[in-house]
Amino acid sequence: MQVGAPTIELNDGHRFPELGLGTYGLNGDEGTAAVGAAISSGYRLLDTALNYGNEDAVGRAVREAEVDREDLVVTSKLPGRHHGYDEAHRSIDETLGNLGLDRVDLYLIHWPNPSVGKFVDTWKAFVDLRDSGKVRSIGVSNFTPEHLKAIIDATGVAPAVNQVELHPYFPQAELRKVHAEYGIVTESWSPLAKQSELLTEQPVLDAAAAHGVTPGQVVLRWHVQLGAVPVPKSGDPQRQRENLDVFGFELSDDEVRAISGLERGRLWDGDPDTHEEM
Ligand SMILES: NC(=O)C1=CN([C@@H]2O[C@H](COP(=O)(O)OP(=O)(O)OC[C@H]3O[C@@H](n4cnc5c(N)ncnc54)[C@H](OP(=O)(O)O)[C@@H]3O)[C@@H](O)[C@H]2O)C=CC1
Ligand SMILES: O=C(O)C(=O)[C@@H](O)[C@H](O)C(=O)CO
Repeated sequence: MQVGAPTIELNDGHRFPELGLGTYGLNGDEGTAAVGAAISSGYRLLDTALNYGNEDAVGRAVREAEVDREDLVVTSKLPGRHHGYDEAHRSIDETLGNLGLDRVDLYLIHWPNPSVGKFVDTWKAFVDLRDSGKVRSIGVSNFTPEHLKAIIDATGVAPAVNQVELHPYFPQAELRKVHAEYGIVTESWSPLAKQSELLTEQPVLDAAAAHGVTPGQVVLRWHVQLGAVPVPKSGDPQRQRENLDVFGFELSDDEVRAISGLERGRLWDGDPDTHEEM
């Protein structure tokens, strides 16, 4: 079984695992145990956010892990209510305090909140934070090509990552092309299209049977072969191990095309031009 995920290089030169653990809903002692189990199984990328209310649980798992801190990539996200240059400098200190760590490895602007009009100022703060040592890599989440152009035109600095809703119902081909032009890594949130019927769709079942793997593994392998980094959430150690074990087989081009053919659009109301989270 593959132990850990291979890594890719971000546009800032840092290495980044090709698959990570989503932690939304993993809170308290149970959350710490679930994240700790994932680290023990080989996960090296952990995805949290100030708004998840679990940075304390995730940070405790990181501190207690029998894995060198340098080998772990901890992602957190700045909430919409902390947009602004000075506010962002305060927000990272709140996140670091919650985590109990002295560095966030990837810091993301959680949502652009365009009506607030401060995501460019926030990005300017992120560029300074990257030079402060508190943050290793900087990125964004839920940004459209227009939002990306605005922050790159203003600072000359492209995000290392844009974390967006991405799964076979919503493959985001056009956005992934824009990311490739800017050298931005695409990260997939809700990569399993949580609690939908995705894992029972015929192209997924057919590929699972052909490769002797589970439907979840087929979907996560699909992300990897698109060049996207999925962060599936699971609180179950067996499903965590299953989700990580997707680097020992390869889908055919026809299988990838058939799975991408399930496209039908966003599953939730997460259009970044209108959906805002504070
Ligand atoms: N930046 C953003 O705006 C957003 C970021 N995110 C991030 O993305 C992460 C993942 O997205 P999320 O919305 O949690 O949903 P996912 O698409 O990762 O699905 C998670 C659900 O699928 C179940 N599951 C996990 N593995 C399997 C499997 N192999 N087979 C069957 N079921 C499985 C989990 O149950 P169980 O735990 O019991 O295994 C859970 O109910 C979040 O945790 C968060 O970190 C999510 C939404 C928005
Ligand atoms: O999970 C996240 O990062 C979010 O932005 C959430 O608010 C998301 O929209 C959600 O509802 C949980 O999946």
